[in-house]
Amino acid sequence: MTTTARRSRSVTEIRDLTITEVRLTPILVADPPLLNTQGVHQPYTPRLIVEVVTADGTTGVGETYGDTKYLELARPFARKLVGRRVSDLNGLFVLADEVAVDGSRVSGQVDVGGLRGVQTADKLRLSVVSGFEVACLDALGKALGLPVHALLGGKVRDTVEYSAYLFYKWADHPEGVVSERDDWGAAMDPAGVVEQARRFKERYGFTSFKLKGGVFPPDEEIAAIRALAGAFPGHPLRLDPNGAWSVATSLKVADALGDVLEYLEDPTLGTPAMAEVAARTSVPLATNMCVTTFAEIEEAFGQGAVQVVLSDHHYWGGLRNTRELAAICRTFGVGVSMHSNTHLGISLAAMTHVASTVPGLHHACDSHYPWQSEDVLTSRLTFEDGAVRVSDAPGLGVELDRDRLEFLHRRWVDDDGSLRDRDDAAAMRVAEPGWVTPTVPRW
Ligand SMILES: O=C([O-])C(=O)C[C@H](O)[C@@H](O)C(=O)[O-]
Ligand SMILES: [Mg+2]
Repeated sequence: MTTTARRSRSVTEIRDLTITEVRLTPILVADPPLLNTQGVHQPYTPRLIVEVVTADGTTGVGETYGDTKYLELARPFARKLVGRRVSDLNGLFVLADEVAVDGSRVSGQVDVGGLRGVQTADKLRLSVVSGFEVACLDALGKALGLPVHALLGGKVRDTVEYSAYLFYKWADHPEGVVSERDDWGAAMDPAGVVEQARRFKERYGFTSFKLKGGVFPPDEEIAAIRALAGAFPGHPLRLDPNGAWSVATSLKVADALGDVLEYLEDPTLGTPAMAEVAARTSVPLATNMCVTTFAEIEEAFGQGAVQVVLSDHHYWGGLRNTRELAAICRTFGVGVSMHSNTHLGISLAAMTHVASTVPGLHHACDSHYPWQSEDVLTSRLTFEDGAVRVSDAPGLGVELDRDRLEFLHRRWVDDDGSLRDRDDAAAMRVAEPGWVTPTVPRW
């Protein structure tokens, strides 16, 4: 027997990858007052940290949304996982189907409030599964001595490029609201947006910029993008109003900014309206709202409604599903990049691993990470020249900081329930008591 054969036999013999324990830790992490068309980010946002522990003592970590409806699903799912092997990744989806979703939690409609597209029971399940899939991959990688990207077939690039995620922003959360201070200052006009972009570039080296729009009337946001184009000539620019505009307004913005936009992201809501815009402009349209499930692909691609799909391993059901999505996009000549909600380093590591394995990733990925001053890792991931280096360490290549996890969990425990479900409109009402979630199209 060769040495290699002896070594690999001994790995399977020694390693017992049966899951013996699953730990779920909901946390609240600090979030700055970032504005979007719904309102403003709350001072703390919920996330769920998932740990799977195997019989041989290996621990894998994952991260997903931490709102109550996700927790309610994650708990029974975690119980079902015990006794299975971390390598049984396909089985996760079978298992997920066995976990009932409370029908009142999903509408089946495009969920404007959530900024994340349609809300279905399946999508809710997939968002939960994603945290467990990443934790299983992390454990499997650690047990085998392989990085997660190797478990996905291997990286095709050594670094993954990210874009600066610019937001209109207040300097602080409203007076009287308990929050952590940040040093970004306010950005409420074109000059403020350019200044924010400058700092993103200085601190992280980002060279492409995305502005979260749908906050001010379109003319003001056009002016902000023009100001960015003036300050950073030749840099890819994107504008994303989360579906806040009518078809006519979308076309007007596309016309005004066509020469400087890399793409326009979800200018209007729903596939038919996106298709109408796409048919009448040459500006590429990207989405993380009208194509967020496999079921939505056929209609959107058939109608030519989108040219770039912004994948998100959280709501597509994990890293392997993200690769399947990328393969479908490739088949239809549709570009692929990555969407991001507020997330921590575990998810950034997961995003980076999967992105490193996707051929033809032509656009820098989104990431909220620079906005997160808090993390659950012993050492934060870093951006160099706007990119994250792909780790070759076993698993995700990250280490949980138990004290930080406990601290952020304590904040969740101590919360009276008002911050456990993200609600940007509620946060806005603190400053503007009459605020209601705007109906769309808003402009
Ligand atoms: O469309 C997007 O890119 C997002 O929905 C990302 C985030 O949800 C962003 O809008 C936010 O957090 O305000
Ligand atoms: Mg978007």
